[in-house]
Amino acid sequence: MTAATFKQEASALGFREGDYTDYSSKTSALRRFFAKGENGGLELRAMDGWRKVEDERSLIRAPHINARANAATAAGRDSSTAAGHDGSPKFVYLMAFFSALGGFLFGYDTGVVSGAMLLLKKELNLSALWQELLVSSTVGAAALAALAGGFLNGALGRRLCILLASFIFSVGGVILSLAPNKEVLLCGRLIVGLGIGVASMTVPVYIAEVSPPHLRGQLVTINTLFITGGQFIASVVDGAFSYLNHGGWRYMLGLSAVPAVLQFVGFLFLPESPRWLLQKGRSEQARQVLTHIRATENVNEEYDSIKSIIEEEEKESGGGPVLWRILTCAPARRALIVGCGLQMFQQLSGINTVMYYSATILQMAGVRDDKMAIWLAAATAFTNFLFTLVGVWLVERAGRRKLTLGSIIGTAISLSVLAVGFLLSAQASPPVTFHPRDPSSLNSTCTHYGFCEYCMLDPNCGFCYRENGSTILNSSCDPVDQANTEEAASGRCSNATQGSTGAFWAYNYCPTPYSWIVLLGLILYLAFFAPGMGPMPWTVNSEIYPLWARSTGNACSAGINWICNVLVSLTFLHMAEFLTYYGAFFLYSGLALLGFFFMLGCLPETKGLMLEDIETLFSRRLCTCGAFGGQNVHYIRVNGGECLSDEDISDGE
Ligand SMILES: O[C@H]1[C@H](O)[C@@H](O)[C@H](O)[C@@H](O)[C@H]1O
Repeated sequence: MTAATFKQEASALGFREGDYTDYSSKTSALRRFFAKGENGGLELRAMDGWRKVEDERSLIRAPHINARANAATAAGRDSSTAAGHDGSPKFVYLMAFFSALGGFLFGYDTGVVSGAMLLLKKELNLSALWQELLVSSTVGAAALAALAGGFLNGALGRRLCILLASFIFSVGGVILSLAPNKEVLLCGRLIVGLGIGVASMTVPVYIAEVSPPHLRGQLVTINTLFITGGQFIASVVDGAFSYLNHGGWRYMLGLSAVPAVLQFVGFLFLPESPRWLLQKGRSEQARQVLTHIRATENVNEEYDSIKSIIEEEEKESGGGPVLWRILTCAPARRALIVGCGLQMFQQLSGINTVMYYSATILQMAGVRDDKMAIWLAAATAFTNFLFTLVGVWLVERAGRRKLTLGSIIGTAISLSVLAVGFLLSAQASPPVTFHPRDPSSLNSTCTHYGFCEYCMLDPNCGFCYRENGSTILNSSCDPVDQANTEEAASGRCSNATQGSTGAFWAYNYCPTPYSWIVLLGLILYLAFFAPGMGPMPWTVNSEIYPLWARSTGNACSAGINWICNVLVSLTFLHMAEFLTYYGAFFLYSGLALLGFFFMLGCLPETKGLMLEDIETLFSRRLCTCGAFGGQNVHYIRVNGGECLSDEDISDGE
């Protein structure tokens, strides 16, 4: 195409010269975008990497394009109004609420088990292996179900999948609360894991597909708010029922059936995603749903643009299994890499380790009462929840990219602060000065350690000491009571934390003057992680795939999240043994930094765009996709999303 034809075409589309800039005449592979720049001027952009567009097609779609150009004149509200979404969003909020109950159950069921385990191991006399099984079976089942959820989502639709997940949650909750033995408990935990996996990948997709563009980020982020809310409520329930020595765990585990039934009943009355209906050719139903959820009859523009783009995408995405089509279609492949990368770095930056070990960290910081541990975990979960709320507020203001980048760099720094705190604590580790003559202690490995640091890293030992002001006196390394790590198996610390001997029992930590640095690191970590790296991987994944690839893309990335979750939780204790605590946290910090550079290069801004336009953000080389972020520019698709073979792309990855 020559510059002259380009100008001619632009004027046919209603653009005057001066309205557009940045025309490049590299004609072999052109794709054009109309964009609204920050200064308010319309820009007609030519971009590499796409076949030349067919003139008639763009002309035919000109009125629609102009409407979309107007719709995108500014971020947020304007775009929704111009695109005909001027109805009340109340119904969408209701849909988001009932969907996000799935997030709540995800948080509740993963969070509640630590408190339940304290009671279960005593009541059912569980070995370490069984404890491990009951905790990780759920996460393992979630990983498998998330991967399978892609197929279910495409075949059954989002609504049926959510109904299925809430049904599974309800059944799982009932089984757990009535379980007569550990084998049935394991079945219950596996069933609940299946529910978590399906819900974790379906809910964000459903919310994204029913939301208007200007609210989408916020509504999907509410799902993560519900996850952290579920984790917080779980820790409060754990605290409340921990005083019930018999059967407290039945309430803890069984209570999840309540929100599950609520969600099931709610979803009987909620509609299917209009995008999925359109994809299945149920156009009339799709239009009705859209009219209903936008609370206006004026949905023609939105309906037409979704429909035409879905049709184009369907034609152009080729045949074969969806995963294969994603891998061979450059923009979808890039989206998948970004989506999986986000989920992987979310877990590799250690959120679940930090949450799990928060009670220990707080004990190090001077909170000595072991009975308080469960409430300390609640305080951490609450902080996580509170800062996720900040994310809900920021996501449509700062945008996904800035929020993620700010969050991950802050997370990397806080992990280093945590590591420095652990390092200084290790260096100031008090020596063992008292060697008890108790025969059972003499046989244990604990007597070999000369410093608290080494004693604490051995899971079989704990540190027993007295205090005079800030001076540690009469300290010994004693074997832990395997049934109750809150006390030593024998000796001065064997009865309770602070027995009649006036001695303190430190399991998993050492008394140290640097604990405030560790505490500072923990607070900073949650403040940075929760608004961005907590919710954005879920939010961005719900947006970046074209419809034909959305279920499979989300299934893969959610699967990666769960697999990395298992990996990090299973390896932490071994890592702490080999690398020490500070080594482990420096490693997480390094991984978070790596994540920062990955996102700096690859993560585009998706704020305010229609889902159908987002694929175009991945039209360039992967490491330059991030360049689409940061500028307040909205790209409007002129032609359908061709999926080019790699040879067609002048600037492949
Ligand atoms: O986004 C969530 C959230 O940040 C949770 O606190 C965490 O436990 C999950 O693993 C994560 O996926």
